[in-house]
Amino acid sequence: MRLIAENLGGERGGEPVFSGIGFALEKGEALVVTGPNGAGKSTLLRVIAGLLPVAGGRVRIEGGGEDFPSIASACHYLGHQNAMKTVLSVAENLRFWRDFAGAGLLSVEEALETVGLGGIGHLPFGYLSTGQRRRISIAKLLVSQRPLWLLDEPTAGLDKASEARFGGVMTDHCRQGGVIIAATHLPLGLDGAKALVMGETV
Ligand SMILES: Nc1ncnc2c1ncn2[C@@H]1O[C@H](COP(=O)(O)OP(=O)(O)OP(=O)(O)O)[C@@H](O)[C@H]1O
Repeated sequence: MRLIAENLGGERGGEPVFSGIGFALEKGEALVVTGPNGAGKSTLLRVIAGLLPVAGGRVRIEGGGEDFPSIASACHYLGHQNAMKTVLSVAENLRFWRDFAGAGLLSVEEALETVGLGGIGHLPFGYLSTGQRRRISIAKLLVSQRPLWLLDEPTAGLDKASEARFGGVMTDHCRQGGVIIAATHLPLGLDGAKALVMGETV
């Protein structure tokens, strides 16, 4: 699987936010997107995910086979919001996402253990702290079978130990042939990742 962006442009409210973005990511590669507030990092992720229209150029997936013929079928977008129902339990939320996105390598229980939150599957999602909510969203990636992770500030609100644990989770995903694009203001511990600095391209 390969993700290719050529001369990609994005806009917000009819105004250009970025243009001329190009990259090619092979299986197992990661791209870390940085830049000042308002540079267009979130907009870029949403354009790639198909949540916002492409304003110029194109972005596409190649070699995804029958399982992942399009970016929409291959990607898991983790935005600023956690996309969980607060009144459902943690496990119910994760089961929903596993059923929606196709079952990944880990069960709900294994994913909770991986993010260091085994044993809280029965709690309503709304009871959790900010950092715990983010860690459950990371567990959501693990119960889903989606090779392309689009991550918007994935470690916001995480403590140091959780940050380091997530670095390992992302490294494992790449080793298994996954592709990651992550927008961040914080170091992610993704050794060997490609870099894209936004804010100088419009
Ligand atoms: N719905 C919208 N309508 C109009 N303009 C918007 C909208 N959403 C975002 N923008 C503008 O688009 C620009 C890019 O925003 P974006 O959220 O992509 O930046 P960012 O690089 O992710 O910033 P941050 O680091 O603060 O998260 C900003 O100038 C923002 O004000």
